[in-house]
Amino acid sequence: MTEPHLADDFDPTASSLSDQVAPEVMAELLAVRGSIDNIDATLVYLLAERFKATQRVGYLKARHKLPPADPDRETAQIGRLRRLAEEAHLDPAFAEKFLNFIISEVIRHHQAISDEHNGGN
Ligand SMILES: C=C(O[C@@H]1C=C(C(=O)O)C=C[C@H]1O)C(=O)O
Repeated sequence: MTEPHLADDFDPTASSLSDQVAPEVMAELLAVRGSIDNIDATLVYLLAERFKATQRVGYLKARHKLPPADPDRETAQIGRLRRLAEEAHLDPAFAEKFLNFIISEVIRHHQAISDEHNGGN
């Protein structure tokens, strides 16, 4: 099966560096970028799954009139991800910033779901 619509207008060779780089360097760059493309696609799918799960949490909280944020859960999860990041040689400060960015968006969604269901919370 061919990949539908997904990357129809994506040019994996797009680069502002083409006229500054020797062909063999460009070939290596494009090979590594192939991996980056796969990783980025995976990130999108992973984030989509995570937001699907957090949306379920949002409806559950709204139904039971619970607040959108759970600070103790956030602290536990951030600590865990910082430790995982260290093990994986990823900057833990970056891991924390990234998770906080996602969590703040989730809380915004939960507040919106709550407003929709209960007229605010
Ligand atoms: C998803 C939840 O809601 C919020 C978002 C969290 C997250 O995205 O990890 C964690 C805690 C909550 O502040 C939850 O309570 O589990």
